[in-house]
Amino acid sequence: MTEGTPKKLVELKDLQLYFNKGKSNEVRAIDHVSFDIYEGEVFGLVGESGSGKTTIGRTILKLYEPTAGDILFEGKDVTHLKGKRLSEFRKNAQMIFQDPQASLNGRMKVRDIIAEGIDINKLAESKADRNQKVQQLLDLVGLNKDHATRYPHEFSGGQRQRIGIARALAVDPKFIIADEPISALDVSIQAQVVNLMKELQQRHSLTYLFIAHDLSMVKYISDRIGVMHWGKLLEIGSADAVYNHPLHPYTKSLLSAIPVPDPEVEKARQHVDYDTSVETDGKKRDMIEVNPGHFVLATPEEAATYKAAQR
Ligand SMILES: Nc1ncnc2c1ncn2[C@@H]1O[C@H](COP(=O)(O)OP(=O)(O)OP(=O)(O)O)[C@@H](O)[C@H]1O
Repeated sequence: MTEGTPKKLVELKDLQLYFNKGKSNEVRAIDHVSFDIYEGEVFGLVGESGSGKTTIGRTILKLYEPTAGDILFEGKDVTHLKGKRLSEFRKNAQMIFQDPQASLNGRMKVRDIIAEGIDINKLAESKADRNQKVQQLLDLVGLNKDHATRYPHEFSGGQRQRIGIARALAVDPKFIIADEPISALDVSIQAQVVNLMKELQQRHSLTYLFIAHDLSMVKYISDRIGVMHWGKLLEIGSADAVYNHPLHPYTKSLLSAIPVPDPEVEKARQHVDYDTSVETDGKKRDMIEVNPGHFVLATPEEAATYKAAQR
């Protein structure tokens, strides 16, 4: 993260997204969520499947219209952008998807997949310029120029994700939402892709929203972490604070589920059960700053108890 006073790049203000609002099958996928993402940081968003992480990413990118609340990008309200302004915003905010197999058009050559954003935004002056830009992008993500004329199926999962990263970078964005970018990959190559993403983030002063359910990888790449459950943000803090000194019982439960590579420690590992009553008893809860920069969704009494129990 850059030195000095951090500047907010993305701000979510009391965001709500309810699917099938008012119907019997209503889902509160985003339920009054507020947080900021600072310029140059990696913000990790974790939580089990169905907690609302993807919906947050898609709502920021304006793929869903929020039910209520505001989204600011570089201080400007982008909640209801349309037309040309929306296209400009989408150039600055790109997405890397979970499954590179599904997100790359199998009938297109790698060159054309990567150049899609270049073409839409008319960023190349000529065909030669377009080809050169594609080659630079391939080089940037550790692929070579011969790959430009091949098709996605000719690549391994890790290489395909590199193509996805090159495609996102092609329009020179400021902000990238990476939605579970490594969970479809072999464990042996997950670290390579995360390392590449980290290196690119630093080299190009990018800001990431890194979505995952695996807290261990998120801890490694993130500056700060937000923990989600049932559409609510339960805890937010530095990666170190959330990982090593968690406050919310849900975060503790999530952490206790991470396998430890040491067989002795793994044998002794105890799973912490989560009592959901701290979300369902109808009490009013707010985000309370328990330690500087470390917030938890709690009543004042719970916040005091969580603080006392902190390791
Ligand atoms: N298009 C939709 N219509 C109705 N409900 C939806 C839709 N998309 C998501 N949901 C519901 O919204 C909730 C949040 O889903 P979301 O995909 O955001 O969670 P997630 O944390 O990203 O999960 P995963 O890790 O499985 O992707 C879930 O209950 C899901 O079933």
